Amino acid sequence: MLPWVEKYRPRRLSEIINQEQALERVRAWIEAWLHGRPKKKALLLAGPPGSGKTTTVYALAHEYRFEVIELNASDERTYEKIERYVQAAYTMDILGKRRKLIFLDEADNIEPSGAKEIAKLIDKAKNPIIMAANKYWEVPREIREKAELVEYKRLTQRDIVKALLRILKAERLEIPKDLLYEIAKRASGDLRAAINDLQTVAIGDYEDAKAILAYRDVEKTVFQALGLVFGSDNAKKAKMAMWNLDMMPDEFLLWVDENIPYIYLRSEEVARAYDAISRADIYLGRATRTGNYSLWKYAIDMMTAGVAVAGTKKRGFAKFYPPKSLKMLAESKEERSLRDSILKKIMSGMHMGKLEAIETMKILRTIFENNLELAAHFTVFLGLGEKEVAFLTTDSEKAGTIWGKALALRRKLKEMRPKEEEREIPEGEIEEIEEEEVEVEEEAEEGEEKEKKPEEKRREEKEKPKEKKGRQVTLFDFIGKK
Ligand SMILES: Nc1ncnc2c1ncn2[C@@H]1O[C@H](COP(=O)(O)OP(=O)(O)OP(=O)(O)O)[C@@H](O)[C@H]1O
Repeated sequence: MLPWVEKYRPRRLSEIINQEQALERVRAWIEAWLHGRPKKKALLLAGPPGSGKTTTVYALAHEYRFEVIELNASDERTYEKIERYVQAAYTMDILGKRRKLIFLDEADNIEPSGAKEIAKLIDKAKNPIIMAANKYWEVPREIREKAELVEYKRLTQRDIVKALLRILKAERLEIPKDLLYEIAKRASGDLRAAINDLQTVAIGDYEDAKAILAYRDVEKTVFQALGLVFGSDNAKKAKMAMWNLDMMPDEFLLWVDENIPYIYLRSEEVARAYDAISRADIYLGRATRTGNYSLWKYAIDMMTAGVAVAGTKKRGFAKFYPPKSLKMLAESKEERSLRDSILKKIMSGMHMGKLEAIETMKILRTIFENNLELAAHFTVFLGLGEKEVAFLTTDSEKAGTIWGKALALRRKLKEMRPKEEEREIPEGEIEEIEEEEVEVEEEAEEGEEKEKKPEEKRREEKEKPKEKKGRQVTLFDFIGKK
C-alpha cells in the first residue's frame, strides 16, 4: 500500500500549505535560472522536518519540467555523484533529455572536509541545485555562502488538522475528533509524522493505535528515537537517538530489537542488526555487573549507530511497534507511578542513587518471587504498600502471602515498641514533637542539674541505660533477626 505521505504529497506548489513566502522566493529563483543568471546558483531550503521542503522540490520540478536527481549528503559518494551530474547535465540537454535539478537533502550532514569541494562544484554547476536542511547553521559555511537561504515555517496545529481532514475526506474515513487533535498536537509541526500517525490510527487495528498513542503519552520521544535509528543509515545521526530519551538503555534496546525485522528485510541485514544489539547487550550486562556505567556509551553506540548501518531501510511508511516482551509496556500510568514510588523508597531507605536503586529493584523482584519471608521483611523495612508489593511479584497469590506476613510482622514490631510509639506519626510532626520533648525535659531537669557536681553527673551518665537514639536500622538487621 502506498504510504499516505506519498499518496497525498502535493503535486503543485499552490497545494503546499502555509509556506507562501518561501514559495515566492523559490519561484523567483527558478525563473532567474531559466531566464538568465540567478544571483546564487544554489538554493538552501531550511526549516523543521515535515514542513514541505522536499515537497517543494518535487512540485517545482513537476511544474517546470525538471527531472529531480535526489542525493543525500550523508551518502559517502555524494561528491562523486554531484560531480557526475553537474558535468553531465549539459550533454543531456543537447540530447533532448529533460533538464536536471539536483536535490541535495540533509545538507546539514555534509562533512566539513568535503564542503570545499562541493562548493566548487556549485560554482561549476550548469543546473539548478537545491539543498535542504533542518539546521541551516550546521550546513558548512563554504556551502551556505554559495546558496540563497529560504526559510520554511513550522506548521501550526491548525495547518496540520486541515491537512489531515483533507486526507480523511479523500479516503472516506473518519476518526474521533479528539484523536485527530491529539495527533496534530503530538506532531509538533511535523506534517509527515502527523500523516503517518493518522495512517496508523485510521487503517490499523483501532485498539492497537489507541495503545500506541497512549503509550506515546508516557514515552513521547521513543518513536522519534527509533526514527533516528531506523530512518537513515547515518551513524552520526543515529547515535543521537537517545539524547532526548528519558529511558534506560536496556529498555530502549528492547524497542530496537522488536523493530528490526519490520525495517530490515534481507536476512543478512537482519543478522547484522541483531549482531549489533547482542554486542550492546554484552556491554549493558558488563556495566551492571561491574557498576562501571561508562560502558553504557558503547552499548548505546552499538544499539543505535550499529543497527542503523546494518543495511538498507525499507522505503516508505515505517510503522514502529512497542516491544512485546517488555512487561513495563503493559504498565498503566498507575503502575509506572508505583515503580517510581518503590524506587524512591529504596533510594531513601537504603541510601542509594537511582541507578543502584534500579538494580536493587531487580534483585527485590527475584526475592519477592522466591523468598516470601524475606520479601515480607523488605516490605516492612521499606514501608511498601499493598499495591507496591503486588507490583514486585508476578503472582497475586504470592503478593497476598507476602502482604499477610508483612502485616503480622508489623504488628509484632509494634508490640515490641513502647506504648507511646504505637501511634504512627506523620513525618512532619516528628521533629516538632522531638523539639517539644527536649524543651520539657530541659525545664524539668534544670533545677536538679544545677546542684549536682560534675563527677556525680558523669557517674550517673554511665549508669543510665543507653538512650534509644534511633540507631539506623539496616537491612541486615532484619535478615539477621529472621
Ligand atoms: N506545507 C505542506 N503542505 C502540504 N503538505 C505538506 C507540507 N509539509 C509537509 N507536507 C506533507 O508531509 C510530507 C512530508 O513533507 P516533506 O517531505 O516535504 O518534508 P520536509 O520538509 O522535506 O521534511 P524533512 O526535513 O524531514 O525531509 C509530505 O508528503 C507532504 O504530504
